[in-house]
Amino acid sequence: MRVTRLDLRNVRRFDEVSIRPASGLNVLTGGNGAGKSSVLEALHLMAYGRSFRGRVRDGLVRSGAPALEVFVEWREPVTGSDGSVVGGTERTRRAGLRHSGQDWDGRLDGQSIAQLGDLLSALAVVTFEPGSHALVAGSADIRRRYLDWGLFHVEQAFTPVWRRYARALRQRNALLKSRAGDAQLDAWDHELAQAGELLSGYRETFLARLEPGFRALTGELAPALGGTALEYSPGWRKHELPLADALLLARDRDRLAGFTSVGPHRADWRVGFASLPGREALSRGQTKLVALSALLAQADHLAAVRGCWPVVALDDLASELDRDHQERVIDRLLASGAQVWVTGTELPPALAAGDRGFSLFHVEHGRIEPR
Ligand SMILES: Nc1ncnc2c1ncn2[C@@H]1O[C@H](COP(=O)(O)OP(=O)(O)OP(=O)(O)O)[C@@H](O)[C@H]1O
Repeated sequence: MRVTRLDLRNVRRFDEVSIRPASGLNVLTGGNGAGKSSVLEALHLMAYGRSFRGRVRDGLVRSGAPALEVFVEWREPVTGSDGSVVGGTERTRRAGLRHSGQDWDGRLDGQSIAQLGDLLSALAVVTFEPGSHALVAGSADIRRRYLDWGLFHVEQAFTPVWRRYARALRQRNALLKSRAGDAQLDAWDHELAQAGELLSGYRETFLARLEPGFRALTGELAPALGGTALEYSPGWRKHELPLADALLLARDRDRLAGFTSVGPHRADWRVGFASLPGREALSRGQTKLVALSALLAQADHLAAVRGCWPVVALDDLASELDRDHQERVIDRLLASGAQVWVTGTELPPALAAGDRGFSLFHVEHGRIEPR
């Protein structure tokens, strides 16, 4: 996927700007607070429905404006019904989103959309930014979201199962809070267990598919860590009992607590290291490299399944990675054919020297100028 045009209106400090990126490497430079990250946030918004720095209502809308607007146009290969790329042909796609923080209005390829998910499944963006270390060191919900986002893009049957599970969980929690009787809980336990087993299976298989790529990436970017593995924790003792039994066993405790204590909504995954006891032993830089490896493994997998790379956004790259790692990551991405967006207060050292081609944009005073 290659973005050919990105328009922002009322996004953070921007009144109205438009950028026409190149198909390969795009570098946005500018002083602190110029708005470089905001451009990547707008791109991220179109793929996740939120910024990597929070939800739209957490300050993404320009102060005093009623809503932000983002419009993105991109090229992608034409795929058949089975997802395979059809004879090297490409098509242009367009998506627009107006979001007030409460209400939204979206269009995809000229049509209004009923569900935000329809818009988000169209453009795929993988973002590495200063908060990305949380994928390794942060809370489990960040790691679950990572798996679910990847599955959402590569497995059509996943989203209905995810919705089924979320609905059954809401219902069960409401019944637990109202101290409902066993008969009512039985029905929702059944639904929760069915959807939960499916959901768990999707995630476990997906993580196993990511593992070889992840291991290769950590071997390349952080060889000192030794071999790595991805280990899934389903959210209940899955190797001992089915989810239906785990829910029944937990029922009395859950009634007292007023929420469901077992199931895929409590799942997590972790990285195992051959030469380290665990993630606590990682340096901050190593934590970032492991998180970056997980993000790139996901992008790699998505490219293999969908026939094209997601757009890759690297926010403040030079302050996140040393020069050697910047070079390795950029060279790897350019070799893959991905469109890459990089921001920095200055041209990253890896690009200032060397002969890598890139398009440069300068961000200043609420404007974006090609250089
Ligand atoms: N809701 C808002 N309304 C108006 N201005 C905002 C809003 N939110 C943030 N800003 C301003 O927009 C800019 C956002 O900058 P952004 O984080 O994109 O900058 P940056 O170029 O990435 O900076 P840095 O190099 O410091 O990370 C800042 O100047 C900030 O004060």
